[in-house]
Amino acid sequence: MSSFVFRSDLFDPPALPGLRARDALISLDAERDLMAAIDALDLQPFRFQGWLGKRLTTSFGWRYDFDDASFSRGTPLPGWLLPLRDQAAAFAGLPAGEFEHALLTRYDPGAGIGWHRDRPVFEHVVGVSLGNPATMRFRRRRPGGFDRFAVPLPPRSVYHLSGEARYGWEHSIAPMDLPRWSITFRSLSEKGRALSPAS
Ligand SMILES: O=C(O)CCC(=O)C(=O)O
Ligand SMILES: [Fe+2]
Repeated sequence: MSSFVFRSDLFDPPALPGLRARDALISLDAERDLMAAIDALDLQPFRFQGWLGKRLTTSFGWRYDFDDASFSRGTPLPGWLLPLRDQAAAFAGLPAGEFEHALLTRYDPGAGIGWHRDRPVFEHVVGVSLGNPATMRFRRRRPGGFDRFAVPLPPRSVYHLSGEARYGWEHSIAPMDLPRWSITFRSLSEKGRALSPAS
């Protein structure tokens, strides 16, 4: 054992405003149950304007359809997701009920997610990672290139995107060799509320 005292701030990654993350939001048992519950769902290849992506998804609460850019009410969040939503909302410091939408994704080997910003119908984005580690990359265009940033997403960790990290930067996850599952809770933005029927 070293007697050297590490100052943790030497090792903390530099901050990206609007990005917060922490490890060990949930237990190994909870992670296993969530991965099994996702696998039991009717996951479909992500569709984008006629293209089929490699990652498999389904959503609850609200559904943004990338094929036709429609936004509509979906199946309510199932009971087994609610404890995780409570934990994710508590991490974000927001009321759980604001997270009306959940996206469940499985990335099989070779699947990733390309550069994007989340749809403007949504506001806060809180994501839980399961199964295997990934790195979420961020980029922001500047004259002559990009500013870049990366945050590790270990299994059972959670991140919250808001403000600058959510609106000012794009994010992506490179395809990996090992499978990963994620559960992303989102609140509706003013725009989403304005579009949402009977809300
Ligand atoms: O898998 C993740 O944690 C991130 C997914 C993502 O960026 C998205 O679905 O918009
Ligand atoms: Fe995203």
